[in-house]
Amino acid sequence: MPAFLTIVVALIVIYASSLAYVLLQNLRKAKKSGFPYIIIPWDQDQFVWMVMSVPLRPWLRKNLPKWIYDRITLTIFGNEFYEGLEPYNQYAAPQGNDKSFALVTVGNFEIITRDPEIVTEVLRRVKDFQQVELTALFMGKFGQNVMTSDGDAWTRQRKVVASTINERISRTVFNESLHQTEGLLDEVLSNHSQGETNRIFDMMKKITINVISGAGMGANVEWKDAANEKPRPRFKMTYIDAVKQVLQNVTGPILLPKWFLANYPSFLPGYHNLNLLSYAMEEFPTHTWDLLNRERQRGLDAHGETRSNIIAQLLQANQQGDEEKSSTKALSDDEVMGNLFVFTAAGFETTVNTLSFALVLLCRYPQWQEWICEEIDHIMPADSSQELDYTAIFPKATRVLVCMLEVLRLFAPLIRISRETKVAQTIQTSRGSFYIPPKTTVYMNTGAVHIDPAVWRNLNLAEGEKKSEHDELLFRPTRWLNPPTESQPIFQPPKGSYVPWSGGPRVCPGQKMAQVEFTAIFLKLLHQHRIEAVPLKSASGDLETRAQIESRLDARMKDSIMTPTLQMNSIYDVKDNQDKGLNVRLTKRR
Ligand code: HEM
Repeated sequence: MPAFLTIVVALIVIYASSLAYVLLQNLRKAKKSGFPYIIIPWDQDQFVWMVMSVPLRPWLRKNLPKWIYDRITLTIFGNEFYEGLEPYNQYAAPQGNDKSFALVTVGNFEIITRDPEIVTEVLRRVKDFQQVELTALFMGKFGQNVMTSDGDAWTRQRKVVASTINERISRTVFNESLHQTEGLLDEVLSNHSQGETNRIFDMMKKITINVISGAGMGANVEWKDAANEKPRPRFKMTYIDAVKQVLQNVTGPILLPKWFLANYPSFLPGYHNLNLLSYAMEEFPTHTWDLLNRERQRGLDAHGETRSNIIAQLLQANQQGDEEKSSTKALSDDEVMGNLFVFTAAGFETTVNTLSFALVLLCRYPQWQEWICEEIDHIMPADSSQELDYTAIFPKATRVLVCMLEVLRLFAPLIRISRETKVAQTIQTSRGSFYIPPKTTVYMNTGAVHIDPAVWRNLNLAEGEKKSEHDELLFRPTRWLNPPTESQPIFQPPKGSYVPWSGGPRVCPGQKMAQVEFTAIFLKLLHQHRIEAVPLKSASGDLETRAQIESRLDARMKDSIMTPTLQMNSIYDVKDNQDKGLNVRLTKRR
């Protein structure tokens, strides 16, 4: 054999042996862990696979033999949305535990769980189960922050962040969301009693960005003005445009180095986006510092009177941290910038996608829309010009809130929550004790947790509602309403059974803010209008039947992808005459 060939063969043998060694190591770990396990001789951590497998999934499903696809899908990011409880029933249950399993691959050792006891423990023990390193790569781009840190640095930042998003912010978010939704209604209806748009999801994005800007950064923007605003001298972009550009790229291109973005050739695809991103990356921090300094000056001018926006509350909380005993409690400049960025980024896609799924669901199930309108008519003044008071209205909007809880149960934006161990851990549960080796990633499968029949099936059936063998998969907001005999009007899920906002000490600090925003938007939208999907016309001119509209909307929701939050394909960035978005009609109802 020629020497060259010998070297090639030797390299292949060495490579194959190293993979076999990792596989055997992982098998040993799986056996010791006490979890059921699945062997998949594949490296799920290869960068190319991680990126390409998500869009390739439908093709793989169609073309691979089922026994291969059923395994390989478990290595694809976001498989949780498509596979439901199937992997647990198919692989874990026959091994005696249908709640968790370990993945034995040639990559990292992983445990995947829908066990509420394990979910609770992992989320509670923040020192034992830490943030995965990938989070820092994406979310730490503008500075370290509460989401990218662990240990003492996290405790210190979390204290400041938690006191920043308070009830004053909720009131501002409520008012700003109402105001922005009014802008949307004016645009779609333009003084008529009916109006149509296929850009309703883009409008939800616009509301969310404008609310973040106004209630978050104290930079209020009017619905109509946003398009006409010019960049300030020395800037290429307005603050809103810079935020938009950064947020749209936060889960991918934002990782690219600045020099690459700035020098990306104009003849290659994606130039326009990357070119704008290079300006946005440069200008977003400058804009944010300007807003911060402006707010600081306003505080000085007002002799310490703080305004009700996040930036002002953060400055105040940071100040208090300074005064308490040691200066180490306050945030560094880098952390201030990092946390202001994370408030913007963490709350954006999550909130927008929840709003978008809710809109489609309310068009799909007009009966639930009617049910919400019934409550709205009861709690809202008939006169739409009357000012709405957050403290008076928000607590009464129970049906809108449970509608959001139900949307998040079926379409949680973060369908998996990940943690890593640095050193070995054990977890005691009613099923026994489990060993988690060092450097293990634990994936908590929110999607599967939320459809556990033992918790959700036929829960709180109202009068006239029938039992169903797949009720947990249905959109039925009444499951959240306890009978009047219970002390709590809204169902409190058992620990670890409902985690769209995560849980434990690291639970999302923006939970209330998102609830207030969602409620205000739907209160305003449905106060005097109803929303429906416009029927499509076939080639022969026939209008879609109701059944056809329903299957189209079901297909719309099913056609979703993790980006890394769960979102429907092709619903955003709609230009005129494009087959994107969803054509909806708003009609005055009173
Ligand atoms: C429907 C809307 C939202 C959902 C479903 C959601 C969900 C989540 C989840 C699951 C986590 C935990 C992530 C992990 O640990 O891996 C989280 C963390 C976080 N969220 Fe939210 N979020 C929402 C809105 C918001 C908003 C509006 C804000 C800010 C204003 C926000 C700020 C944060 C921050 C700062 C963290 C990190 C907390 C920490 O690590 O201590 N979120 N969110």
